[in-house]
Order: sequence, then C-alpha cells, then structure tokens
Amino acid sequence: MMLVEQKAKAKLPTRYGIFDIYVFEELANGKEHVAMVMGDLGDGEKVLSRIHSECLTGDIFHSLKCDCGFQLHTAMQNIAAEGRGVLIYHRAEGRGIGLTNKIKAYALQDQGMDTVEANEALGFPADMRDFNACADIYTLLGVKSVELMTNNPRKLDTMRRDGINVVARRPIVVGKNVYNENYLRVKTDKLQHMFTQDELDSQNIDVDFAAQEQANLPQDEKGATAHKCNCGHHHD
Ligand SMILES: Nc1nc2c(ncn2[C@@H]2O[C@H](COP(=O)(O)OP(=O)(O)OP(=O)(O)O)[C@@H](O)[C@H]2O)c(=O)[nH]1
Ligand SMILES: [Zn+2]
Repeated sequence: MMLVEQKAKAKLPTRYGIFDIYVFEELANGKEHVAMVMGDLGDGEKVLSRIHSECLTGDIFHSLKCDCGFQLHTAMQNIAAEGRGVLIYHRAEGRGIGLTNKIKAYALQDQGMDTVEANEALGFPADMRDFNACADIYTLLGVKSVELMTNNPRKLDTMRRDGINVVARRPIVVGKNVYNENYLRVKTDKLQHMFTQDELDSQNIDVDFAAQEQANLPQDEKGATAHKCNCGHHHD
C-alpha cells in the first residue's frame, strides 16, 4: 500500500529554472511533502536527486548555524545544471522534532551543548526522522534509481532498503562558517556523515559578526548615529 498520495501539481518557475512542484500527503500523519521536478525523467534511471529535510531557519532565514540553506540551493542549482532531477522537500523539521523543539535545542546550544546533547537533554534521540514517504514519492514520479546528493549514509541505506536503487552519491559540502563549524564537526563525529575537515575547510565562507555581537548597541543609540548622513540637508 502506498504511504503517500499525490494532492497537487503545477509549474513553478524559480531563479534556477522551471520546475514542476508536486505536493504529496503522507497518509499516516498528514504531512505535506514536496517534490520539485525538473526535465523529462524518461526511464526514471539515474535521476539526480536530493532528499532535503525541512529547516525553516536555514532554508528561509539564511541561518548560519547549519548548512541546510546552502545545501538546498546548491542542490537546485545542480539539478538545473543537468536539466533533470528531483528534489524531495521532506517535512521533518529539526530532524523530526519540529520547530519549537529545535529552537529549544538552539537555546541549549547557546549555553554550550552540541546538537546531539541538546536533543537528548530535551528527551529526544539525536535523529527522529523516518524517510518512509520518500520511496513512494519516487515511485509515483516514476523514479527507479537515483544519484543522491547527500553526506548522510542513512539516506542511502534507507532508500536501498525501500527499493530505490542508489547508483551513486554526490557529496554536498557547502556553507561552512564560524557559526556552524561545531555543528558540522558533530555530524562527522557523532552522526557518521561522510566528509573530511579538509573538504569542509575548502568550502569556508567568510562571515563574522563578532563586532556586531560585541557592540550590542541599544536601539536608541543606533537611531542617533543613523542621522549622521552626507545628504547636505540639516537634521535636528
Ligand atoms: N534537532 C535539531 N535539528 C537540527 C539542528 N540543526 C539542524 N537541524 C535539522 O537537521 C535537518 C538536516 O539534517 P542534517 O543532519 O543537517 O543533514 P542530513 O539531511 O541528515 O544530511 P545531508 O543530506 O548530508 O544534508 C533539518 O531538518 C534541520 O532542521 C539542531 O541543532 N537540532
Ligand atoms: Zn538547518
């Protein structure tokens, strides 16, 4: 029996090119998973693909605490470069614990815990995700085998177990910065992700808001300095 049902489909132009967007409902829990499909999938073999777990903070707000947003957009670009592929946007926010609990975990991380310790302090395992819906989404799209963009061996094992042949893995190591380097180290040390420190370092992006953090100016002082402009007009 299928675990998901296709609910809707339409064309979706994006900054990377034109996709078809599909919505699939996971019948057991009502979750609305998305598939972004580009090109003609043809025989469904060797489809370039990513299973991307939802991360509101990274995907939408460009958070630097993780690498999710960077991975999402790199995956869409890679698919566009090939003109063919499938991105499953998997609604498993916070590795399955949901947004509120993820932000509670972030608060514990602000006090020095790592991602795994914070999850455990809240009473959750390190990773609560199941990928049950994904194989059926591939099947409904006619995908038989994939080249998966991931560093997580669990995704490869799960897809193979569920009958989707993974013919290759394409690493997706992007967006390392001062705010996520510990998070990324924990992924290799505790979560078996497949990348090396050298690979990470080669992708370093230069962002540092240390000055902003230190200054931490009260709002009224910021307002006062904002008036020092060169516009030639007089401000009181
Ligand atoms: N609980 C928790 N979830 C997080 C945290 N940071 C990111 N996430 C979630 O982690 C998920 C992404 O998992 P990752 O471990 O980064 O990567 P992955 O999907 O397993 O593997 P890749 O395919 O290599 O990206 C998203 O659902 C994020 O919302 C955190 O500190 N705590
Ligand atoms: Zn994230």
